[in-house]
Amino acid sequence: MDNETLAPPEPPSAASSLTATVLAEEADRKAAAADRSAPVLMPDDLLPGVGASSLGLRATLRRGGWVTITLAVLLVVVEQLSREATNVLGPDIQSWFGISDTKLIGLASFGGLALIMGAIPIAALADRLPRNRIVAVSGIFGALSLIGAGLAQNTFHLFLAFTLLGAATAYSNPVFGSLIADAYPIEGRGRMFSLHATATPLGLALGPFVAGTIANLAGGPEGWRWGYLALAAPLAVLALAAAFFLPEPPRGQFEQTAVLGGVMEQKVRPELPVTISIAYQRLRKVKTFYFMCMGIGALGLALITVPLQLSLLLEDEYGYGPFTRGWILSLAQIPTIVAMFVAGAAFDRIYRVTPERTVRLAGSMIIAFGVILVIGLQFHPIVLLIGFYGLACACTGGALVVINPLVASVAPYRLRGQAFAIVPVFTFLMGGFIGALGAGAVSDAYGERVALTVIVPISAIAGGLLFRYGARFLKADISRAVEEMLEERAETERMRANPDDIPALQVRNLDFSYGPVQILFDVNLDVRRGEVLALLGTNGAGKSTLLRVISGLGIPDRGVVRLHGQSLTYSEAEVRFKAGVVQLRGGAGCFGQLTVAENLRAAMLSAGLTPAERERRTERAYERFPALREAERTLAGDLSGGQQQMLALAMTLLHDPELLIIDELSLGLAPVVVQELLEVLNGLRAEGMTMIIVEQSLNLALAFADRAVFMEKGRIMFEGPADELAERDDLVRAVFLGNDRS
Ligand SMILES: Nc1ncnc2c1ncn2[C@@H]1O[C@H](COP(=O)(O)OP(=O)(O)OP(=O)(O)O)[C@@H](O)[C@H]1O
Repeated sequence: MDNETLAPPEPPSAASSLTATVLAEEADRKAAAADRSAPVLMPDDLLPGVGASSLGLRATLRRGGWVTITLAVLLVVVEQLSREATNVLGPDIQSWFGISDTKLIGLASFGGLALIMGAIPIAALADRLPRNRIVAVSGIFGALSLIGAGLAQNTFHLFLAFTLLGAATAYSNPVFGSLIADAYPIEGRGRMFSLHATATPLGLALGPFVAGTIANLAGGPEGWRWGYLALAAPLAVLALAAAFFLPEPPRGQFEQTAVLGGVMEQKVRPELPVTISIAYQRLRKVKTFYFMCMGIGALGLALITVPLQLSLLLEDEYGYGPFTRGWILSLAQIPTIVAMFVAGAAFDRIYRVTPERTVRLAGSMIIAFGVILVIGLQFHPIVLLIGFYGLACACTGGALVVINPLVASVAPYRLRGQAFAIVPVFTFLMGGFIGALGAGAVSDAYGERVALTVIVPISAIAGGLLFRYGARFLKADISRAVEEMLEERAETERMRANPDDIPALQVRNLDFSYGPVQILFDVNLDVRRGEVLALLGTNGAGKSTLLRVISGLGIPDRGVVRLHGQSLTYSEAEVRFKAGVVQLRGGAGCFGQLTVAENLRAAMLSAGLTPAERERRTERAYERFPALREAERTLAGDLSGGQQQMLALAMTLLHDPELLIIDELSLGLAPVVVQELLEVLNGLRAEGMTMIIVEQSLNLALAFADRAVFMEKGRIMFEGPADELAERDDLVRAVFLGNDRS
């Protein structure tokens, strides 16, 4: 740079033109990035729930019915009671079985782990199967596990019962989260979620009382058994009530009604299943959700640490026993319950006007929690300490209540259950685990007050700021869900109108990023049945990336991929492969250490074919490639490059692809070999095989393909008949000359 300013002007050299190219490239990249930070924003009146008129609590209940919310609350209370039973009855269980504190806590923690981790697979089921059945089945298992705990003869029985109880109650958050979102209109969701949320502190407050009373009434050293047995009956009754009376509302019905004016009819072809890992990858791309999860993870440090450290503080500094500690901490929950109601109502009021403010407010309340608690910790009189603690809890209570309706707003409605299941994982695993260990170490060295004064503000401020940052993405996230719904309806209608004209492959509105770098921008393309499409473009244009997204190796930020009208967007690569999306890669497509015959057998290993079918397909491969039959016993590594590519193609064809994707067929191969391969591909074309071919050799691609798509910098610049592209000198030259088209 300095040289440039000091040196006298010179005629442009190769170096300076290179610099100019690099700078121009960088400017383009920045422009593209700026483009990305201005995502598709729908007008407010298209965002579900925004701009709507207010809906009273009674009207909300009239529209959604009483059953869902009543069962949700009662089940949470009973499940919470059964968890609390272990805390209260712990000492009796210990003396009956003669086990240590550590062993009892260990047994109970397995239940906690099953509760958090079990939620993820159950939520995946809840996003596909009828949720009312999941509630009923889980309730029955919960009742059985309570009976098991009541009748336990040894600690192994207890371990089984607690773990089963954890797993059987894991459904609650995701299943009811998703059910409440679908049962009650968006305008009243905040209040419905707050009703549901207050059931937990209610159960917490009632738990010790109920379990203690039952055990006392039963009396004797085995009185604790009745604490569990007596709770099994209400749980079983509620499970049966769910089986018969809990409605199963259509998923996303209110969003669809708000955007489309009604619930979409059954699809022409149902979607392929979405697996847990893909759902997670998809949800990660919902930025508001991502930042809320990160925020809750940071806050988890404090959420898990505070109750335990505070209890230790009450014991060490004030000398309170378990009973006094118990009621003091329960009393501090009362402001939380009030705050939950207030926050639910405030959410409904604010969301209608400025939805993103609800996320910012939740962030501010989280920060307020940290500030208030730290101020409280500076006071020694117990009334002040607990008063501030109660106020601080009210702030987090209010913030946490708002998270559920927000998750319902931003998560695609088909993945809502899984979104609800992921949030607690962040709280407990990310924040809780690290927080508990760190806080223990600090409090051992400097005492509980210092530990809390250090950890709480860091965790609350980080958590709150992450929420506030995430707020800016809310409208874009909801807009994307709306866009998907509109596109899906338009496409469903089009397919209904022309059932014979459904493209083999459709790519719609596709954006894709590697981490923060966006590579594909609003890519749209169709491949008709039996058509050969050449995908061309400059180096780094995003061709291979597009193929990765089509074959399921990358999950898009936005957009849809369909095979024969069926959405594949969120299916694993393996599911797509089974559905017929098969890719032949240039180069390493076969196993060098195996013979040709073994390679062919290996390719069919996981295809689940009968031996006769395997035989038939192998025979067909040899007919297509006689050279391979001759080299049947030769190691693939000893074949020439061309023969290896032939073997890779034969292995690919064994799967009878619906869509054959070929990336760089001719790379590094002699022209004669390429000619031979082309003959096979021409044969496939004559059989009606649909193909996408990415090819460096433009002549080859254009000679072979029916249609061509030309990409540059992640966008489609041309789409049309292959011979028309051949006439576009500007584009053709770009392929040969890289990005320098001046
Ligand atoms: N795994 C990855 N992580 C980050 N960036 C990547 C990754 N793979 C590719 N890219 C970048 O994405 C852009 C598009 O790459 P891609 O390989 O899709 O282009 P292409 O059109 O197939 O190019 P070529 O013809 O050179 O193979 C490039 O800028 C590349 O550097």
